[in-house]
Amino acid sequence: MESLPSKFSITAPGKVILHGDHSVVYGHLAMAASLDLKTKIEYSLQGAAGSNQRFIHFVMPKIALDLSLSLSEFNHLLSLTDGDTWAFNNPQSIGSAKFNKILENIDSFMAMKPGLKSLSVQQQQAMKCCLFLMTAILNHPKQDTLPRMQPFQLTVTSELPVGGGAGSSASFCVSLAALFVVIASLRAEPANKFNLSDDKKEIISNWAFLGEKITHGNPSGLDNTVCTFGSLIAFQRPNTMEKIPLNQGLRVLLVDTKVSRNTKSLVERVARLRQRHEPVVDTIMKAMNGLSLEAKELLKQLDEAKLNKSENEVADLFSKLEELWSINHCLLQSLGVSHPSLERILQIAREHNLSGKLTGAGGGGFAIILLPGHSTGCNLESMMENLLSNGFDVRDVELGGPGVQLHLN
Ligand SMILES: Nc1ncnc2c1ncn2[C@@H]1O[C@H](COP(=O)(O)OP(=O)(O)OP(=O)(O)O)[C@@H](O)[C@H]1O
Ligand SMILES: C[C@@](O)(CCO)CC(=O)[O-]
Repeated sequence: MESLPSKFSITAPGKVILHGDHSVVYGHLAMAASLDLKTKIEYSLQGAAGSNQRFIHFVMPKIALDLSLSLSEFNHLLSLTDGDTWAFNNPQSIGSAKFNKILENIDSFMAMKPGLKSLSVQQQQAMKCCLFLMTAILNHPKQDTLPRMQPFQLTVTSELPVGGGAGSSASFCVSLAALFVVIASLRAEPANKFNLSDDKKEIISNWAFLGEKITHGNPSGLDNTVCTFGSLIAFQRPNTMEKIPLNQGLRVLLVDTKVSRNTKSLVERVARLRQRHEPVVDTIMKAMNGLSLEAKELLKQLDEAKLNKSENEVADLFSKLEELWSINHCLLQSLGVSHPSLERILQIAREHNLSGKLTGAGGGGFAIILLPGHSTGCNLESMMENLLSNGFDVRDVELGGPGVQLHLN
């Protein structure tokens, strides 16, 4: 019989989309990979046994949030779903009516509690996701028969910039969902294991998708899938997923424009363009699907060619992949989601014989530049200096690491 340790943490990576940004929303194939930059949630039990400290304490330095909720307030929030219960391992049973009902309850709760109603938009979104995932996952048909909730502190730190398009919200939702699924699983059945099995990851990804809906409105499901499972993923909505091995690694330069943007409004902008020019936009989306299909095969062949050390083949496959990235960026630009800062970055890359594209929703955020794993005429250091002197941040990152993880600390 396992019990919840008094301290543990969960990490989940950010993501970059290689192909399928926006078109994935319309059911086309996308390719995305996890980043080696992570969000971390630390859980620690609060108050000694018998103490009257009965609070859940939320600490999120990245968005300057530090507030507490009493366990009785939390139980009140749980009680609002009374008579309408579901099991923590069945997120699919939450249809849109239940989802909206839980959010309405949370909205009225937040509007009444002084510390919650004065939050910034960013803080409100974070608390709404947090309260949604907490109440929805810790809800249980037989709440009265479960062990009492213990007071705890939840501290969220992250290496990802918030609102930059590198999956900070998905990695935040995945870590939160994982934390509450681990707690709910042991509360519901002490014989359950304290782990993140593949079955639990499936459940976590589905909960995180619902959390993402709060911030994004109509997410494709790609971000929560990559941040949960890691690796390189071929994804098609609603939930077809194939893991592609990246045994030999894939490096990109992640370039931060420092221009903040809003994923939801960029997705809406593309939807409006599609309403006005449906056949044209659909043709662009289909072309993006073709890019994903070709890139999927190229990436598999590239990994194998690297393993076999076939230098000429690696160089040829790499240059084909670069062509696909350039075409993909132009198609995204034609949808109106590029930005002058992204164009400047890609121009600098071209001046150094490299190729890149915007990644995610666009409108600012990040560009990615494909880095050769073989010798080329490119002077990487001079390109990085050039990007830095133009005011951009650069990071050389490895793609395809592990997804959500549980750590005993
Ligand atoms: N480390 C964090 N701490 C607290 N809240 C966070 C954190 N990271 C993300 N969030 C929440 O997620 C929201 C950011 O979501 P948004 O979609 O704008 O950015 P993104 O995830 O970087 O972009 P994309 O989804 O396109 O990759 C923030 O407003 C905040 O509510
Ligand atoms: C723009 C988009 O394709 C990328 C968000 O990271 C939207 C989505 O997939 O939900």
